[in-house]
Amino acid sequence: MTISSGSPATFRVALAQMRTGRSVAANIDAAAALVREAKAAGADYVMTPEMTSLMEDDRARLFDTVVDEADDSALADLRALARTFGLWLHIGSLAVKVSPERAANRSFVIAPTGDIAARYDKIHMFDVDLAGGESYRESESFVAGDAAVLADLPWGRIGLSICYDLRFPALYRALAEAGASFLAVPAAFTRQTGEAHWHVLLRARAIETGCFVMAAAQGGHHECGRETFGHSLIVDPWGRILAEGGTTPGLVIADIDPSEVVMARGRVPSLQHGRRFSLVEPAAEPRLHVIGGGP
Ligand SMILES: O=C(O)CNC(=O)[C@H](CS)NC(=O)CCC(=O)C(=O)O
Repeated sequence: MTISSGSPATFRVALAQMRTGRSVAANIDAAAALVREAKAAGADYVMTPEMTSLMEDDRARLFDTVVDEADDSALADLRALARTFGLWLHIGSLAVKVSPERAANRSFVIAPTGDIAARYDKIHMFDVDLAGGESYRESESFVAGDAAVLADLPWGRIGLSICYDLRFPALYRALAEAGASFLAVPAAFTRQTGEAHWHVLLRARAIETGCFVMAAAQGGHHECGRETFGHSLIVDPWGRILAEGGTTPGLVIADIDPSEVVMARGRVPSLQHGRRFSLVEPAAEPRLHVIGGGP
């Protein structure tokens, strides 16, 4: 939970907000243009949203396009991009075929050498029925991951997550307890849930963990018919919004000072105050319910 001494003091984060469509080539071109622009703006670390290379709700069309990781030319292109521009490139996710019937929703942290420093498979599947008949069954096409993953950046440790994972705070608590100073939440939030929950959930995760939270988003009306919320967000460990996007593609940039992690946790050390407790279930006869494990 400490920032290793000798780390460069600050670094510049650029979130690449996208509106991914049905053409992988066009989507990778769009990502490449944003990475080029981020480099020109002095970015050290660039994050793209969930489903960077393809946004496809039709299962048959999805499986006509997805390939094994080893055969994915989009991933090869993105690795080359990180190397060419000499920056950390965090791909929010790609759909990676892992069986004839299923894909993984997989993040890649790519080092400036082009090497893959970390992979993370989205753990929580978005199987929900929203108002107005909007419905998702992510688990019909994707297999859930079962491992929480961290990566070491030159500025500190980053904990990985994707989109719907944001609703499961125990994951972020575990990542922070494992030494994360930064939490990544690349996303494709729906417009209706984003309007209601996006900012408050991201700010809560930052406040609870004393981490910077960085969330590159999909935004707008996509070719597949879906509408996403946008509003890519960078939040500091005190819960303040440092930079925010709208609904159109483009960069959201902020300078990150890792020492603010130490400061925020110094003021409110809730990460160290987590306490085990027993659960007292309601008794048959009404009485006072006491929740907590004593002093
Ligand atoms: O299916 C794909 O192509 C890519 N995956 C997604 O877009 C996923 C699953 S449908 N979306 C979310 O997790 C949104 C979560 C959300 O909006 C919320 O938690 O409110």
